[in-house]
Amino acid sequence: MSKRPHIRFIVNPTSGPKSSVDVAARIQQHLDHQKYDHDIVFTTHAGHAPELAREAAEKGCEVVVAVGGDGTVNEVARGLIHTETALGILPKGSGNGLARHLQLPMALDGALQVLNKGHITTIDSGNINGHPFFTTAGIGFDAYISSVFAGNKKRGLQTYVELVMKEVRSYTHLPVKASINGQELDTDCFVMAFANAAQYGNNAYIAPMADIQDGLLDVCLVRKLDFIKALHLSYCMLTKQLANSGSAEYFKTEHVQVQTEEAMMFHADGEYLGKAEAFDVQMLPLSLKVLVP
Ligand SMILES: Nc1ncnc2c1ncn2[C@@H]1O[C@H](COP(=O)(O)OP(=O)(O)OP(=O)(O)O)[C@@H](O)[C@H]1O
Repeated sequence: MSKRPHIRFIVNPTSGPKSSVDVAARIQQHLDHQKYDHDIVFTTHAGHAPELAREAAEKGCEVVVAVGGDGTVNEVARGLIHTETALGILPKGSGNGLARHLQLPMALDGALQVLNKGHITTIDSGNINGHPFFTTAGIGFDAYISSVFAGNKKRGLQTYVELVMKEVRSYTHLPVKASINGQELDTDCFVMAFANAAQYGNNAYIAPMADIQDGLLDVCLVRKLDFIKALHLSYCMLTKQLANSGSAEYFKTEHVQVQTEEAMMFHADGEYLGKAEAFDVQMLPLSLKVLVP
């Protein structure tokens, strides 16, 4: 490698509505080549990006950029936890929760300018049953929606809201026992979300006051709701008012344990991960370097 800092771009060619955009041409045109050397690699399969990111970090690469949605960001960031290599993001998904939380431009050209002119800071990451997450994880209805969304070719906020409204009527609430800061909760659960960032993506704010550098998870518990309350909850999420709506309870903590009678679905950063009866959710404070405006 030359003396210039090196950026590796990891592109998920399958992600998001902008999958036809010629990312390599945009990088060629807008990256500051006086400042950086770079290489571009394309993932060939799910689970490829952590390997490509780790390899770059081991070679001393300064920045590894995830070009994709939150699933790709998750995979790249996983390979960079506790290394000196910073994560950059060129948002190309439909939700882009971490990019939005970090106030990155959604346009590729603007996001490339952040690489040219931005600075490096350090953020927390979370872990649910051994799976890292950077934006949110959750059990219950949000995980159920992730599982349905995964098999759906259509993307975007409208598809998401339509899916939520269709599925909420038939969703069965399950009882959970949770231990948070020594407090024991025994309740029906519609959603228990573990937020590192404030939003799921698409500016849907599940934990509006979440601070990504405070070393704490914001746990958002929605106990039980019917269709009308679900409509209200969706509206409050999109207007950043969920915390004042009375529909959700919040806890700040470093560690949560949850037990369920029946196996419940869970997700990390919107990727459906299957079912479990016990969940161990932890924060890894200031564990990831990121490039921000
Ligand atoms: N080359 C590839 N072929 C198929 N799947 C891939 C490939 N590279 C990465 N993936 C998988 O694609 C998944 C989805 O990626 P990502 O979230 O970035 O895109 P998206 O689903 O279109 O965006 P969004 O979640 O914002 O709608 C990732 O979890 C990753 O495992």
